[in-house]
Amino acid sequence: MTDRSGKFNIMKLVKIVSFGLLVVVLVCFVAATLRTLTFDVNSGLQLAHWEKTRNIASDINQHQRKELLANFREAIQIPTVSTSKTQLNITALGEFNSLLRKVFPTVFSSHLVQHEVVANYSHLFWVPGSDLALVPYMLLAHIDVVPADENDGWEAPPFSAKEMDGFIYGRGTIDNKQSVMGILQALEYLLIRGYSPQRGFFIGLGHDEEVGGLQGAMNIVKVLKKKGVQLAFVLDEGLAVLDGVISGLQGPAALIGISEKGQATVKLSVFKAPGHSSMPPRESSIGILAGAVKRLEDNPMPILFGEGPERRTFEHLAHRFGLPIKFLMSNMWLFSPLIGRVMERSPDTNAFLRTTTAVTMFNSGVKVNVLPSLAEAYVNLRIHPAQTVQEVLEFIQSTVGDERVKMELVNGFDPLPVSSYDETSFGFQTIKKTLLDQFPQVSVAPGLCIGNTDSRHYTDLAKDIYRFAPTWIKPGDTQRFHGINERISKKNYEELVVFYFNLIQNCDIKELPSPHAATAAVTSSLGLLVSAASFSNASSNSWTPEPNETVYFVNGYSQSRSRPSKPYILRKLMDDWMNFWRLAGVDTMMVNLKSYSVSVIIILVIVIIHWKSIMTNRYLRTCLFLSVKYIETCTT
Ligand SMILES: CCCCCCCCCCCCCCCCCC(=O)N[C@@H](Cc1ccccc1)C(=O)O
Repeated sequence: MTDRSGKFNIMKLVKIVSFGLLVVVLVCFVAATLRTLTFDVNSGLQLAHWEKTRNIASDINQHQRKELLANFREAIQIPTVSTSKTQLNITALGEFNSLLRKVFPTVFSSHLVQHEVVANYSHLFWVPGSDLALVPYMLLAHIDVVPADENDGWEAPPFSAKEMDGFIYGRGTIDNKQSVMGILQALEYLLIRGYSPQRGFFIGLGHDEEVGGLQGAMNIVKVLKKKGVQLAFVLDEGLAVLDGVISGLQGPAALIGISEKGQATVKLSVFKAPGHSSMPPRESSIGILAGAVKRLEDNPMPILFGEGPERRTFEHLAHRFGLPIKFLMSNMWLFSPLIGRVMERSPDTNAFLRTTTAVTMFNSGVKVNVLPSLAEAYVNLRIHPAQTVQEVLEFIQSTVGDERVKMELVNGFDPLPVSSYDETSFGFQTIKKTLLDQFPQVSVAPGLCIGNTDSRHYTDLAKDIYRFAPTWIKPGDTQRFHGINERISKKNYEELVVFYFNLIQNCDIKELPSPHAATAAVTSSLGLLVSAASFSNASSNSWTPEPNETVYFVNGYSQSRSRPSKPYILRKLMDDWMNFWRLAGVDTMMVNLKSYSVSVIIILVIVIIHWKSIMTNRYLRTCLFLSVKYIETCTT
């Protein structure tokens, strides 16, 4: 009897547990589907009413096209290589200084620009604005490059700037002479065309970024601190436009770095008494150290995907993935471990998930028949924003787990603060607007910069630091950073010049439009429809607005106001009507609804079929109640 009732109880328990699990899975599925359906973090200022700042059109004629390319190629041909803190090619840096003066004569002679050489080879430019109330911003780039050896497999010599199939090959083409030359070329053209800024700005060009920026960037910061400068934002190198790099993503993505990983360099060393190689001990200093290094490689740091700003990247891009990835990306709360497992398979995506461990130097031994006394290895770690230098050191110590291996922190810094990227963020939104005007097909998202930049020295001067240049990175290009066959397309270099040209003008905006102004814009333009006093040409994608006119920014397309003309009234009516719904977020919901209607219908059918049993079962009733509550929260 007892036996039977015991069996019965176990069966009942198994039933309840499995039923409970089923309910949990069902609730998660319903919640995830609903979130996918409603999830879109991209509303921002897309419909906002932007103050007009771009009065000078950025068109480039045939002569300028040749000129800017020739300037860029000359810059690539100068081998401004930084090998270590004490090994900089100062001859090349001096030559680069002369090149800048030669190719940008207006920048160096304009009364609007003040210039200062810092630490012998770095450059600081200051272009004061006419409106002193506007807080200045700063553009950064670096002149130096990492070493390059032609014999490593370069298709063209690394300092030849050879042109092949529409690309310029050479060290520094994407890291980072494209920005150095792009920024100054843009300023040169702006000044030639009579531009004078309303908002002042600085340009800082470091000469030793590749070895830490301790001379260039740090001294520029000192100069600025002395002057009491505070910056609205800083824009430095870092992330890029990724085209076809993130698998499953529809269209290119511009990732603007809002933070960068921390870094630590750790020296591991093993000391043993030297001796004759004919009488070796069971374990040598090299063997012990090799074991420690192997353990570090076999035990990577934990996946922290979703715990840093990389989470925001995928949330912003979720709507641009097809099913089923969209479902996963919209529900990081549920799927981040799964996404992490997939992403860790490739080194460039793995870098976003965790603190990476790279053994970069290993030294030991002096002679073939002498047992080495000392074996040393250097480990370079790039620290995920959810960890600190201290935590990383503790992890290494416990993974090595051998007291004979001494550990020493050579240098290190924690991950950098996260800059703002919401709709009130001046720097982020101005960069975004400039980008979307130029590349309407691109999705813009905040990102984590996995390498380090000079901008990390600027944290006392600016709360908001962004790491981005519109360099287009296609599959296979990530290996070109510090690797072989570094290159940029001629078209892309021109685009960079245009980007900085437009960005500098866009920064003249006094303040960001309020997102609520969008409502006003829609309402007022609806009003305008009645009077037919004003309207925009929605189909026009290229524009040269009149001075002082108002520019609208709708989903990346700029629209200029012009005199009313009857054939467009209907289109304007339709636009305003669509904008109204877009503003309410209804259009994205409708699009999502279409793609998810099948799963929603299936769920509804299941609920209707099982309505009676659901209502008579306490657990199912609670489950349904919770789902309805969840929908309520989502929709409100
Ligand atoms: C979400 C999926 C993304 C897929 C891959 C995206 C890759 C995007 C390109 C990444 C390139 C990162 C380059 C950033 C610039 C780094 C510049 C640099 O090399 N800096 C040095 C600075 C340094 C710092 C401290 C000591 C010595 C040197 C660096 O080593 O980080």
